[in-house]
Amino acid sequence: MGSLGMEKTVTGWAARDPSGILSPYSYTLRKTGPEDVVIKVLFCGVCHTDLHQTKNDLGMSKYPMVPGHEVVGEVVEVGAEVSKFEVADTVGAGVIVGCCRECAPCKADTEQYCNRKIWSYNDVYTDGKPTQGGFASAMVVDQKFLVKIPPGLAPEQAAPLLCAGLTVYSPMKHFGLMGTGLRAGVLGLGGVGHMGVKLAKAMGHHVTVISSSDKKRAEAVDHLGADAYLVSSDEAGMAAAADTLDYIIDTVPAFHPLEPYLSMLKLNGKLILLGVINQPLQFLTPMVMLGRKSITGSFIGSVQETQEMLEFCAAKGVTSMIELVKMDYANEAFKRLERNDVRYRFVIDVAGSNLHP
Ligand SMILES: NC(=O)C1=CN([C@@H]2O[C@H](COP(=O)(O)OP(=O)(O)OC[C@H]3O[C@@H](n4cnc5c(N)ncnc54)[C@H](OP(=O)(O)O)[C@@H]3O)[C@@H](O)[C@H]2O)C=CC1
Ligand SMILES: O=C/C=C/c1ccc(O)c(O)c1
Ligand SMILES: [Zn+2]
Ligand SMILES: [Zn+2]
Repeated sequence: MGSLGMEKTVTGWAARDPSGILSPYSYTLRKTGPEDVVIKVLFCGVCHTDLHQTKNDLGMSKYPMVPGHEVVGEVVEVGAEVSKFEVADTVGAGVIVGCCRECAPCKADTEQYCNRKIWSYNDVYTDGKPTQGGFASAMVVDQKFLVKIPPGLAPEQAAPLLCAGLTVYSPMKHFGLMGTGLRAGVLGLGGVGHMGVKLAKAMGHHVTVISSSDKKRAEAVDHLGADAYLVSSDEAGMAAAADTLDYIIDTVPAFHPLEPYLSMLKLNGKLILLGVINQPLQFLTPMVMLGRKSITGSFIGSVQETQEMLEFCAAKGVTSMIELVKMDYANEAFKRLERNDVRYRFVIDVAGSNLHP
C-alpha cells in the first residue's frame, strides 16, 4: 500500500467479456481523498447480480469488470477528514459508492434511489476512473458509503448481509412489515431468499418458502426455520395456500408468471419484486383489483438501513448460510450459482486467497 494521495496498484479478478470468465487483473485505485477510506478486502459475497453483470444480461456491462458488492474489509488508511472510521476497524461496503447528495432521495437518506448514484463496479467514479468491486485485494470507498460490522457478527457471515440481507430488510421496513404475526412468502430460496426467511423469522412472521423444486425442503425447514414449504408446480398445494399471505418476497432472477403468487396474497397483500429480469412480466388486472393487492419492487437499501440491519442481525443472532471458497474457485462458484447449486451464498475468502496463481 502507498501513502495518502498516491495511486495504489491492486489485483482483482475481472471478467473480460460476456463469457463472464474471471482472471487476475491489475489496476490502480483512485487517489485517496480526504473523505476516503482504504480497505483491505477480507471477504466478498457472490450475488446473482454479479452473474447478471459479468455476463452482460442487462446489456450495460463494461469490461474489464471486477465484480463483488458484498464486501467486508479492514481499514488500512483513512483520509484527513474521515471521522466515522479508524485504522483496523472492520467495515462493510455494498452496491453503491457515490450519490449526488442534493436530490430528494439523497436528502431523505434513500441515496440508493439517487439518479446519479455510483455503482461499486461497472460504473465511473467522479474522477473518471472505472469503479471496480470487491473481488480484489483493496478498495477505496468514501466514508459515507461504509458501515461498521458489529463485533457480534463474524466478518464472513456479515458479507451476504450487505446486499442480500439489506435487500429484504429495506422493503420490510418501508412497507411496514416488521411487526410480529405476519404471514410471509419467500419465492426463490437462494442468497436473497434465504435472508428473507431468516429476517422474517427474526421478526416473528410465519414463513412459507415457495420453491421451484422439492430439493431444499429439509434445509428450509430444519436449518432456516421456515414454517411451510411449497413447490410452485404443486397446483393443489398452491391452491390450498390461496389468500393466506400478507406479503411475498419474490427473488426469482428469470421470467415467471405472477398470477400464482398474486392468488396467495390476502386482501391488501404485497408482492415485492426483487429479482432483476430483462423481460416483461404479465398479470391480469383483476388479480390485483379483487383484493387491492400491490405489485411493487425495491432496490437494496440505504447506508443508514444497512447499519441498522447489521445491528438487528447482531442483536437477534441472524447470520447467513454460506459456502466459503478461495478466489481460484470463483469461476466454478459462478457456474454453480447459475445452475442453482449453492446453499445459499458463496463468500470468497479474498484475503486468504492467492490472487496471482
Ligand atoms: N432488488 C435488489 O436490490 C436486488 C436484486 N437482486 C436480484 O435478485 C435476484 C436473486 O438474487 P440471488 O438471491 O443472489 O440469486 P440466487 O441465484 O442465489 O437465488 C435465486 C433463486 O431463485 C430461484 N430460481 C427460480 N428460477 C430460477 C432460474 N431460472 N434461475 C435461477 N434461479 C431461479 C432459485 O430458488 P429455488 O431453488 O427455491 O426455486 C434460486 O435459488 C437476482 O436477479 C439478483 O440480481 C439481488 C440483490 C439485490
Ligand atoms: O445486487 C444488487 C443490485 C441489484 C440490481 C437491481 C436492479 C438493477 O437494474 C441492477 O442493475 C442491479
Ligand atoms: Zn447483490
Ligand atoms: Zn442524489
